[in-house]
Amino acid sequence: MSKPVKAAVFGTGSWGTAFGMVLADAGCEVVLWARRAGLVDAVNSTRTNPDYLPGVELPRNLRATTDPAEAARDADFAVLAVPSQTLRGNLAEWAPLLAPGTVVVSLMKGIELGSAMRMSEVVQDVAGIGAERIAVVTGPNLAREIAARMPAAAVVACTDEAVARRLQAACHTPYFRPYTNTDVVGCELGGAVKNVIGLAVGIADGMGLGDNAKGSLITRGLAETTRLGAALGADPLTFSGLAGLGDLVATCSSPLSRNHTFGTNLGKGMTLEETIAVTRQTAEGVKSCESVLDLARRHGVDMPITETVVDIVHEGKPPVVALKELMSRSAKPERR
Ligand SMILES: NC(=O)c1ccc[n+]([C@@H]2O[C@H](COP(=O)([O-])OP(=O)(O)OC[C@H]3O[C@@H](n4cnc5c(N)ncnc54)[C@H](O)[C@@H]3O)[C@@H](O)[C@H]2O)c1
Ligand SMILES: O=P(O)(O)OC[C@H](O)CO
Repeated sequence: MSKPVKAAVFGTGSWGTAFGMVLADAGCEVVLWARRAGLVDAVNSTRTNPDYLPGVELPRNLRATTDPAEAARDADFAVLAVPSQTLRGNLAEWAPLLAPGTVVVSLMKGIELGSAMRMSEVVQDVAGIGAERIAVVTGPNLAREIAARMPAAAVVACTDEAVARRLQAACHTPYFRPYTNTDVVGCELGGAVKNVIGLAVGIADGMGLGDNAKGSLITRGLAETTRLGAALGADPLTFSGLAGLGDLVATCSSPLSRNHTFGTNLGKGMTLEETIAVTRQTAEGVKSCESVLDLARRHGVDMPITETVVDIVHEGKPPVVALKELMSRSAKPERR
């Protein structure tokens, strides 16, 4: 009998835990790394993650540890599920623990502030490993629904298609259907920018602007994501797939989305401080709207919705004023 595939998941939050369940259900031996001993004890003794996925029973072939070396030992896959802005610091500690054959998998949907790097670029930079050993999982994957084993499709992307296929096999279950893609740039941009568009749609929903506004923001949001992708060498077709349109639809229509909910609270008139205070988990778009805009400016790409989100979230512009400005931009052809 062949040895089971071993996966280390660094980060025992919502998505790290839910994706760990997917890997375990697909037959992998899974070790979650968590910062807090209390959470590790709860996972190992009660088979639940009471902080992030209360009420969900975790599979038997999944356990937790606070020791990153124990998690990383003999891992075929090292899955990263921490907030995008902490990855660089976290990985500096973990990278020396990884075996030469371990494939690093990013679950994160953000762009680093300051460097404007995608997460796979941060991994390459910090761990010094080649693109063929770095994969990305993205798509319409709200953690709560996946943890309830509700059906979803996803994309596993790697420049080396054979590596993407190995990861696909390692996370394929009756309820989780991963497709491979070699367009890592497009897949990562789709995931990061949809969080920003999710904030915009949430703000519009909070203001009561209706479903036409929602449809318009999703579509024009996809247009500006595709423009940025084209400037960075992504395949434009990636954005009409799961990493682009698929994730936008899920995020922009679900109350489970932290970004959408964050935006809704702002649109209803909460201040930024009040909104942050009621947000318990990572809403990546709040920080990444600034780094996405930075990336766009570095490449001369116009991203008016992203710019509007930055104005509202970070410059304190009232949503009604921002809406008026967005609607009164000069008339343009749909495609340019
Ligand atoms: N939750 C989802 O539905 C979902 C789905 C797909 C992708 N993602 C992406 O996955 C990534 C992780 O999101 P999440 O939902 O698991 O977030 P989360 O807030 O639920 O969990 C984040 C985890 O990171 C840990 N963490 C926070 N700060 C840390 C630090 N400084 N050092 C080490 N660990 C730290 C937290 O303790 C927690 O375990 C994000 O980029 C998110 O966009 C989330
Ligand atoms: O809760 P959000 O807004 O971070 O979205 C979660 C996932 O990215 C949806 O695919």
